[in-house]
Amino acid sequence: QWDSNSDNGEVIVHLFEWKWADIAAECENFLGPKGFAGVQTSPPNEYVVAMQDVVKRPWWERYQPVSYKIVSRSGDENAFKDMVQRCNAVGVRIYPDAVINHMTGGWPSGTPGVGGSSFDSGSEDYPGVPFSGFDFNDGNCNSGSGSIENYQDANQVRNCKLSGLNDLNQGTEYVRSMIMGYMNHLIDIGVAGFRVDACKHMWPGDLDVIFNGLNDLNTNYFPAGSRPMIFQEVIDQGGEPVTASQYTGLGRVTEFKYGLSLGSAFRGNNKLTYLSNFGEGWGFLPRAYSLVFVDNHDNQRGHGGGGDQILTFRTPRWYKMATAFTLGWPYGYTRIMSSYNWPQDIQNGHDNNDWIGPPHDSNYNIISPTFGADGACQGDWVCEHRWRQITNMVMFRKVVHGTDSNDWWDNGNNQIAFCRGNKGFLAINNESYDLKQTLQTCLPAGTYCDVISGNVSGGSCTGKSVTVGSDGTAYIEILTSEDDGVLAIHAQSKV
Ligand SMILES: O=C(NCCCOc1c(-c2ccc(O)c(O)c2)oc2cc(O)cc(O)c2c1=O)[C@@H]1CCCN1C(=O)/C=C/c1ccc(O)c(O)c1
Ligand SMILES: [Ca+2]
Repeated sequence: QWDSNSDNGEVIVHLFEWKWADIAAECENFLGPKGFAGVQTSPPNEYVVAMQDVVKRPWWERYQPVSYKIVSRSGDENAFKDMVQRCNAVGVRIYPDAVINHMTGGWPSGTPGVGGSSFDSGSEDYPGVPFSGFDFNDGNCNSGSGSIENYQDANQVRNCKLSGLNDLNQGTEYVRSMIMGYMNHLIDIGVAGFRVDACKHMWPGDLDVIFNGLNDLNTNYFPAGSRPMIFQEVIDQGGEPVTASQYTGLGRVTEFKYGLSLGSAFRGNNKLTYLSNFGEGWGFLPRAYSLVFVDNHDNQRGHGGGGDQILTFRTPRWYKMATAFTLGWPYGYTRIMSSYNWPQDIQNGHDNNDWIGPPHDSNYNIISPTFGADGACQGDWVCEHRWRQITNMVMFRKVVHGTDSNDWWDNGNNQIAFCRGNKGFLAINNESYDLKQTLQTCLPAGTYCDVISGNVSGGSCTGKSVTVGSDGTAYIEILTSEDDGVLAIHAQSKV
């Protein structure tokens, strides 16, 4: 269903490839206090150990299940349980990534699962579940190769192999029962819902049965009768028979058009003034059903949807502006990507290193993030969620929750500003010249700290401050010489 089961704001952070013990600590040390609603985790189930000559332990090995045992490079079931308990205790919900469309692709016999389970991809035998040849879609796929060849054929998209991965038949009682058993096991541990991978490749009718077969949430953490929040990955940029709106009746759906359009605007390929009706007015899903993000684990690598328009941590100034807009703007349930860095090797517009997995030691064990004195992550962990400009906008979104946008202003081009009720005000300058305007901030008179350029600390502002008059207006400056082209003040940044 569509509600997050979290009352700690409305921003989820995708701690991509983080270990369970590190997420537990992050909930207690950072996410709870900073107002994050929840964490999307990497898939907790067992997957293939992908070791080839060049491609070693790629991030996408976690999207080739071998069993539904809770064991992975992020930790075992006990570590997962500990994380769920500790995060729930500080109001931060857990949403695991459920990979239920398929099992592995073709691997040499003897290739192990990360938890030691054996399997045979050729005969579609997965004793760790167990699944056998009867549980796959081969008989239902009408393409020559058995893989999806034509995305214009909705049957192929659902019944054939996605890039060669053995395609489960969710139409049978047995497959449904194994999938529901796995997801109910996680619900009983205490998760608040799921990100469901590759929903585009499963029939809505089958997903409806599966999601309705899920238990209510664990009453140790949630009110009786609470339903798991579902957000479905459906990559829909238009032009295909399978559309996101076919899935909105089952739960929230990822709105891929959002990040694509926003990236294009902030890169200067569209005017920010057009963002005044960003959302349904642009043909996006109704806000009650949409899950929005600037980038995700797949398209930040240049494929999976959005290509070169997508903004990522590699374009930090635009990324912070687009994220500030996203967290300030009332449309959609918002998700922040938290990434790791990898050495890109762009050849002919394609990154040959787009497979590289998380920071690891010589035994391919994932290494834990470490934090500098300023709270930033060190080494190859990027931790966008810890960037002050992003962290503070998470609290902004929590403070303005329940208000709509009002008092939109723009200069006709790339300077915009808007209020959220009488609780918050955001201004953006994406011009090559300064913004110097007296604007309606809708806030009560007083002095407010700009939460982009600094924090509220001991009753004063470490960054810029704004003085709001009795008529709600204030003189707003965003100079091109400043680090960030954004200014944001809200009811709780008043001094
Ligand atoms: O070149 C690749 N894949 C073919 C092009 C991308 O197609 C994939 C899509 C995909 C792409 C575009 C679409 O419009 C679409 O409907 C599906 O979704 C996946 C979902 C999975 O759980 C596992 C996968 O291997 C894929 C996948 O290969 C590389 C090598 C294998 C994994 N992979 C990848 O690139 C892996 C990508 C990947 C993995 C997990 C995801 O959740 C995801 O969205 C993409
Ligand atoms: Ca399928």
